[in-house]
Amino acid sequence: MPKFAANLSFLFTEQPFPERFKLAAAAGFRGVEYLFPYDYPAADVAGWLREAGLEQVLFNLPAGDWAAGERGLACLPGRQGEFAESVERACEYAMLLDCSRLHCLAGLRPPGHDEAELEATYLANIRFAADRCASIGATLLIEPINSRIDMPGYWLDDVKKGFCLLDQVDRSNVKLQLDLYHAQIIQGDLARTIEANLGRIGHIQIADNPGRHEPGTGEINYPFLFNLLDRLGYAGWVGCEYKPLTTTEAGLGWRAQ
Ligand SMILES: O=C(O)C(=O)[C@H](O)CO
Ligand SMILES: [Mg+2]
Repeated sequence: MPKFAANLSFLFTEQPFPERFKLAAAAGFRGVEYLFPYDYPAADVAGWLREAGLEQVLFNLPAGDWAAGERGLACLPGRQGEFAESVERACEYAMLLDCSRLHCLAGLRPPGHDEAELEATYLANIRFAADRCASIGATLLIEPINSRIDMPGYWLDDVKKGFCLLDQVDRSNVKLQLDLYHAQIIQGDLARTIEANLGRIGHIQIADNPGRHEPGTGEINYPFLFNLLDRLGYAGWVGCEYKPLTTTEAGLGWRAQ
């Protein structure tokens, strides 16, 4: 089986954020990820990781005004200054948390700008972020997210477009974050997509479809895909970014299958 990381924005939400680290460790996870650490001092988060004996696997760059509905800054013309600040803040936390993967959300398609302008803005921002990440030994991840169900208007909403952007960015420390739940909604063909692009995939996330619940609750054949990842020698992490159908603990049985 691959290495699984608990996503603490989705799992163990029965308890406040600081408590989730030890619950994840007690449930057998060795790594954690979550959306954002910025509500807490990095020294506190580092302490929770240390006490639980966990590796910090991944978190996101600040993504604009999340509560107001923003979902990243990278494709937004006119927001480059704020984007640069978000890169700096993420890198500060990454150094203190010893985290070598950062995910950069692309943003929602803004009205009044053509595709060429959004793409040029995105590519320049991602190259800038990649170079700063390289200076701390980190990989920058970009993730296709479905815009049909979960994030209407999201700019990077196609898996092929994600790989095409990687080619254009042309930085060895930028990789694709393949969220198999989103990829299933966007296009399916999951096994072939993994097999054809393994070297360009820097992180994987899982949830079943429909419902975004734990593996085994929907149409995705996760035992088959986990075997495939083992057979292909995928050495990265698989983030459990799903909404437990009932409780987190009750929904962990799929790992033993
Ligand atoms: O929504 C997802 O699938 C993610 O992985 C992000 O981090 C953004 O919400
Ligand atoms: Mg995801």
